[in-house]
Amino acid sequence: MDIERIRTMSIEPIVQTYTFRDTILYALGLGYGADPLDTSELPFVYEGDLKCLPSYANVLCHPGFWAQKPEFGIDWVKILHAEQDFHMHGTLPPQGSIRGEYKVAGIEDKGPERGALLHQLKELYDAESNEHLATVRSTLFLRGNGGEGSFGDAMPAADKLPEREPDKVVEIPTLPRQALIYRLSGDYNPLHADPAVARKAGFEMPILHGLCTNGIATRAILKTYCGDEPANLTSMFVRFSRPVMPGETIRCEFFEEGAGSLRFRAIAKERDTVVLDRCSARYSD
Ligand SMILES: CCCCCCC[C@@H](O)CC(=O)SCCNC(=O)CCNC(=O)[C@H](O)C(C)(C)COP(=O)(O)OP(=O)(O)OC[C@H]1O[C@@H](n2cnc3c(N)ncnc32)[C@H](O)[C@@H]1OP(=O)(O)O
Repeated sequence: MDIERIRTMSIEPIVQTYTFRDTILYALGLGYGADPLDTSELPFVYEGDLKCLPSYANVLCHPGFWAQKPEFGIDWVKILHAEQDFHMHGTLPPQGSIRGEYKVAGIEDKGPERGALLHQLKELYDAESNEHLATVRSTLFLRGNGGEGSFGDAMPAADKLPEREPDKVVEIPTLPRQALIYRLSGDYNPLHADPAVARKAGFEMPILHGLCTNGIATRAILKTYCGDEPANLTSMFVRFSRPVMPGETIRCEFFEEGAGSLRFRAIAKERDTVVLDRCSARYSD
């Protein structure tokens, strides 16, 4: 890959205007609203008194799949989402205009056999008031670009989880068509829709978007620890440790650390495989 081109790349701030339809589509992509009699989920899928999930910060104002452009020399089919972290400074409105300032913070080589981590940083502001709403860090695993060099800042490695039984467990099913709904919120990577691309990437079928699994974990935290109030979830980190297949059940296991601090992991129940690991969140209730 062209490390120097990636290091010096400059992306203009992006203003994204979203309406209640986008906010609802994002929530539907996370499986909200499955039970028509469960009114607790209605505020996320019905425009009466609509609430925007804090994890929508992960999605808003993303510059798109620039890594597909040939001049960067990235083997884009082999890219996997590796880590995601948001810190909220304010609350996302149910609709509005947000300005995002995005940059590649660094590349961390893991060697020719393993690949490289590409670290991204995004700051979100209300486009009108300029209020700083969120800081979002994320990492992509470039499985096809190891041994080609490093630069800049890495995300600090997250600690392992405590070795004990979880305090709470929440299971959320996904649908076989979950990725096809989720992608309409903006991540059109064919890895999640086209079986031929998925096979080239080494998978038997299209896999679920990392940010869909992340949003499902957000759902579980909001319901279990935040009274379904988005403003109460102030930060969240996940590591995507293994892919999720659409249709699997996500089992979230929570370890309470007191004072609004949580560690957690998620397991694809049918395969008993840890798909989110070393995760953490902070909340108020
Ligand atoms: C530009 C804009 C582009 C937009 C792109 C959009 C992208 C999205 O569409 C793509 C997606 O959503 S992909 C779906 C979600 N992600 C996944 O399913 C990935 C799941 N993870 C894996 O499979 C493995 O972790 C895997 C394969 C990633 C690595 O696992 P292993 O090969 O077992 O790793 P291992 O050899 O054990 O470790 C190598 C070193 O890397 C570190 N590491 C491992 N997993 C990591 C992860 N997920 N995040 C960060 N670091 C990770 C290890 O600690 C190790 O480091 P060290 O050598 O320092 O010990």
